[in-house]
Amino acid sequence: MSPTLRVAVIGAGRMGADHIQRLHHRISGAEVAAVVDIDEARANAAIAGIEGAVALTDAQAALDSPDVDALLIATPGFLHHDILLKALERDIPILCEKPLTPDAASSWEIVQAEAKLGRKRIQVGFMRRYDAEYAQLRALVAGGELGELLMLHHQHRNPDTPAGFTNEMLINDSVVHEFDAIRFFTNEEITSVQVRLGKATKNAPAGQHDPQHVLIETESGVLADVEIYVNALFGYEVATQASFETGIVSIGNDSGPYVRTAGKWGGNVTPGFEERFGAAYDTEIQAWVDAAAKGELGGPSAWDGYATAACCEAGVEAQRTGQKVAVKLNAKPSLYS
Ligand SMILES: NC(=O)c1ccc[n+]([C@@H]2O[C@H](COP(=O)([O-])OP(=O)(O)OC[C@H]3O[C@@H](n4cnc5c(N)ncnc54)[C@H](O)[C@@H]3O)[C@@H](O)[C@H]2O)c1
Ligand SMILES: O[C@H]1[C@H](O)[C@@H](O)[C@H](O)[C@@H](O)[C@H]1O
Repeated sequence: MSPTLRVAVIGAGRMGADHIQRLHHRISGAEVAAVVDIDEARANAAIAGIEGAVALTDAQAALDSPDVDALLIATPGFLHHDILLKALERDIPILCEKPLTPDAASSWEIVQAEAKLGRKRIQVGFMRRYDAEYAQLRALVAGGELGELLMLHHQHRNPDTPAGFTNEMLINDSVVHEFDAIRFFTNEEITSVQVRLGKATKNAPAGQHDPQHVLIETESGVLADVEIYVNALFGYEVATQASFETGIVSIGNDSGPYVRTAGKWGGNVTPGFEERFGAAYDTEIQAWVDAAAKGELGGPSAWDGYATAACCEAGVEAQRTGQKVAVKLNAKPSLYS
């Protein structure tokens, strides 16, 4: 491997394009070697101004290239499984955007393939773990200075959804972050998921019931609830309030400048995840590049991707049946202990 990590980015859509700019301008120790997109014009546009980068339309060409020594996967989730297996065969570092895969069985195949390889090659794009406030809340839970953590209340609000965003994707694409955050804060697995469908907005596309209320339990009995509301129109908001025995902790509240002018007071609402988590994405990708240079990845693992996929599967069943659904996990391979 050359001293500079030569990264192929697969998928140059909203997230991939953002990561390409990040790798090119802000991340040290890495460069964009190739961009792959089935949309050739998009791949070409994404490499504009990046000297030495090539635009490709087939992920296999990047995997076969001797000029590529790492992969950043930012295609839609249902395409991750096949690319991941091929990249594991090449035994190169991989940053895979969430979800690892959209269901537990296919995620488990990835875990098994990596466990067979015997070293961690996959980091999953759960960037919130790299947000300063998320890390602080986890440290408060672990430190115990506020007593035991009892409950978590999560709000996950998006302004709108892209075309093709299904009812299941409220769970698989959005609540998947909350499943990971709850596992991260508590350092426990999630044991059950229930979804309640109440009054719905008329502003959601056909087929989506929005918002939804997701109720979650962890191994020690911490209760968490998530309001997932993906056509909230007003802006982007991802926040958590944690109830401890001796205190309440809130993270993720907009804290920009508070302005009074022209007879009004207030501030700006965060427009989207790029602004809300921009610094976390930078830290996430830099941590991945630094770890890749040392040989073994840390960060959210394929096991975390699998465990959250199992939560999503329970969540989608709960969405359909209205029942509380147990989360079933296979035994954790020693690679992840
Ligand atoms: N971590 C986060 O906060 C975050 C935010 C947004 C998206 N994501 C994840 O990133 C991934 C991409 O999401 P997005 O919003 O950028 O989607 P997008 O639809 O904007 O982009 C996907 C891109 O993949 C390309 N593509 C499709 N099939 C391909 C193939 N076979 N080979 C190569 N390219 C192909 C499309 O042409 C498109 O350019 C998803 O897994 C999504 O869940 C994560
Ligand atoms: O793909 C996006 C992304 O993962 C965002 O971080 C999340 O807030 C959105 O709900 C989801 O649709």
